[in-house]
Amino acid sequence: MGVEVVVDGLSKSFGSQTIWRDVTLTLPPGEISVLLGPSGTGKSVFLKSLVGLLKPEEGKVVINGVDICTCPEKELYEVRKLFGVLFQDGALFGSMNLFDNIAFPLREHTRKNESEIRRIVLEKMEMVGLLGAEDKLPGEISGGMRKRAGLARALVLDPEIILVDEPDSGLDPVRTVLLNQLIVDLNAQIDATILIVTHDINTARTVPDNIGMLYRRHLVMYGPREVLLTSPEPVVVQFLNGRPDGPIGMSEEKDAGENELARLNELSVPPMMAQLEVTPGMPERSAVRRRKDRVLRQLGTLAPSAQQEILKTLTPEELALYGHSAPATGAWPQSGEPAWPQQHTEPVRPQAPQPPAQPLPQSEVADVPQQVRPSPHPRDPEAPPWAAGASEAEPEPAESRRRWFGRKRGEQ
Ligand SMILES: Nc1ncnc2c1ncn2[C@@H]1O[C@H](COP(=O)(O)OP(=O)(O)OP(=O)(O)O)[C@@H](O)[C@H]1O
Repeated sequence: MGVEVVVDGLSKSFGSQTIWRDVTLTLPPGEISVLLGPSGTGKSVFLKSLVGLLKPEEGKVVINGVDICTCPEKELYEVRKLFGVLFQDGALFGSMNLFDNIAFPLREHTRKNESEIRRIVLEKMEMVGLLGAEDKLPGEISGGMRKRAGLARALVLDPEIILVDEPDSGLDPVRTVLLNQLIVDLNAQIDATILIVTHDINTARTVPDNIGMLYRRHLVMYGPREVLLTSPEPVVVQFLNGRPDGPIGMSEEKDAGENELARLNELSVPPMMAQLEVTPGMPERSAVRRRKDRVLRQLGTLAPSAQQEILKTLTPEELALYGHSAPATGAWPQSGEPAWPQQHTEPVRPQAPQPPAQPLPQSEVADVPQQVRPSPHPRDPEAPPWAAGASEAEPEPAESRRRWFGRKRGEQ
């Protein structure tokens, strides 16, 4: 499972220019989070601070008990091994073919022999659907393939935390959805903690478990996707809907001031979109179940609209298990039917025979309200293809990922 990243009171400036102040958030282990924000709000600076490439003046970034802002170089070097980073353009070496590009971190940071390196590189290339392109140079392939090559390179050291800087930049909408699907499938396969920086509204609305937004040198909001996607906060509504009307202007100087913000008419919040499911044939995302437990523990602290959306993701059986009643709106499905499968929230599969619920670790039991219990695992191996569209448009990567998984499971 990926590791937790705890950011506490982080502030970063360059000279007299404050980039952001007092940023506090936790990336839960194995979950996918997205960081949004208008251009120049310091999203890339935040990613670089997480991996220790930039040093914030105040605050902490704690990973596996180590504060990477203050720890000695040697410890930072060790913590960095947990990361895989996909830069905007893939950051490939133009003179090296894809195989050598992807092998680079293994040759630099490990003592593996060439046959082991070859096995790992080909495995990762197959995961991202690039098998057969080993000899191509970065200049000979499309932008989408370069991103996938960058992702394969980010994966070779088996990272527990993956940072992705604008996966959508330079890609058409279909390739963007395909790359998003690949990231969701990878998360299902390796359960790494993932943070994506993006401007893409569709990515923000369909990929993450959690969303954060930087604006005017602050983290204006961070939390479960349902919180931001139902928030009436003008800056969040404007950004998530790509609207010209609202507090965000063409440049920071044109952004609305605090007083103006209060006077803006409330922008309407559109219905939530479904979260991307893993491609059929892939394992389920373990993070989904852990997140359910986590979010239901804090349910009472969230806005009512977010609570409603979270409850809609539960099956009747899960509602009973967690001690909640059905959400107020909408018709309740018959027993055995999936609850709320329409476009509002995460699709829920029909119920498979339930294994017994796992007990929570003792350390967690203390802060769990009485009615909250871990969910059963509702994955049905025969489940219908909920998320078909994206993989059909470019079947090869999905197909190769399925084959990769088959082999992992010992199938032919
Ligand atoms: N090494 C640096 N030295 C000085 N200023 C920097 C440095 N890196 C970034 N900045 C400044 O920090 C600010 C935020 O930059 P950053 O690239 O993080 O923004 P962003 O939100 O990722 O923008 P975009 O969405 O356009 O990529 C910018 O004003 C940039 O000029």
